[in-house]
Amino acid sequence: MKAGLPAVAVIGAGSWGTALAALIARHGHPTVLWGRDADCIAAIGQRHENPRYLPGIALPAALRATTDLAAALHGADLVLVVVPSHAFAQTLRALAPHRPAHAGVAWATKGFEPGSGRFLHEVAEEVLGDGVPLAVVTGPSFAKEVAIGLPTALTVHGHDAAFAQSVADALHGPAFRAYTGDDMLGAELGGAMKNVLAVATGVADGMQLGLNARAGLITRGLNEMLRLNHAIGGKAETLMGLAGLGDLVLTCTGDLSRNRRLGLALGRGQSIADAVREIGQVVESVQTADEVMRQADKHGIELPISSAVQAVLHGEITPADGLRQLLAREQKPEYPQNLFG
Ligand SMILES: NC(=O)C1=CN([C@@H]2O[C@H](COP(=O)(O)OP(=O)(O)OC[C@H]3O[C@@H](n4cnc5c(N)ncnc54)[C@H](OP(=O)(O)O)[C@@H]3O)[C@@H](O)[C@H]2O)C=CC1
Ligand SMILES: O=C(CO)COP(=O)(O)O
Repeated sequence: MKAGLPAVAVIGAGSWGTALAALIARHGHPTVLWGRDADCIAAIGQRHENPRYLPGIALPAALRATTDLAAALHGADLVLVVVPSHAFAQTLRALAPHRPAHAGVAWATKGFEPGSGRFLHEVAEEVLGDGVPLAVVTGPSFAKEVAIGLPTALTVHGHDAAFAQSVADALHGPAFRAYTGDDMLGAELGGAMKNVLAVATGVADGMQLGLNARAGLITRGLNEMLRLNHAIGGKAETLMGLAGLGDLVLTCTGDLSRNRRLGLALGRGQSIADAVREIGQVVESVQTADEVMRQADKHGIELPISSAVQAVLHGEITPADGLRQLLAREQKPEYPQNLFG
């Protein structure tokens, strides 16, 4: 531990929370990881390993772990929430009474609030109230690669520049580049939408449609991200950077992606229930597809690939029907007006 570095509480001990906590602890910050699974937390404390989510990967001995939320937050200067999107609001409500008054709250969760479609920064503003510095951590980053120290770049967006910088400082290190930005809308949209589009490329690869189809889906998927982002008021450069294109490419092509693996399984004819059970970790697209289409409908934006993924995930059409639908669309200019429409 290095004297004077901010103390960090990481809330959520799945694969990503554990990897980020290990990264920050290796950088010398006093770091506590909170999780709800007592066996897992005991293993992290005693064997320095998360056997459920990152088996076989050595965690730093300095990383502390607890199931006691109040204890995890005691003395924290910075809180990093890394639970799935469906648990985001309830986790913020649980931690709010224990948050030290000066501690800002960042999250590395990707998705929307299921059911309402609210952006996570909207949920955080409502639950935590005004005046709490907030930031979102996002970008192309498989937990396993970060946990074993492979080079990674991601981005931290927040309206409070000093807080976003302090989060980036905690993450930045010899094998980890953390950039900053001020576009929470665009950053959250990119991280959520790429999960839906990864299902599409997974389905195509599962159906053995070839590399041309994959590249076409990634490019037209980026176009869907840019159009919806423009409508909600996000910045185009955010989606052309790590939070958009970077994460889209990673998740659409890397077999470590759970969302891509769901698509692969569906493309090979497996049922959604079996595929999700086999993956055994959070697969955000299952809920995010509905929330992306809710946003698209609200803003009157057509998103053919995301819409087909939603219909496949609901079992309304087969992957083959989805392919037929996309290929039967009318021929048109690649950009009818500009990059966004
Ligand atoms: N894994 C990755 O590479 C990356 C993940 N992310 C994002 O990070 C978020 C977390 O994903 P990830 O860590 O991968 O997921 P995992 O499936 O690896 O772990 C999920 C974690 O969340 C916990 N959890 C589930 N439900 C609740 C709840 N209701 N209250 C409290 N904790 C809960 C689980 O606890 P338990 O074991 O007790 O069920 C587990 O610790 C997601 O939004 C994901 O998109 C972002 C970038 C990279
Ligand atoms: O967000 C991720 C990589 O940036 C992880 O993707 P999956 O959730 O699809 O595994």
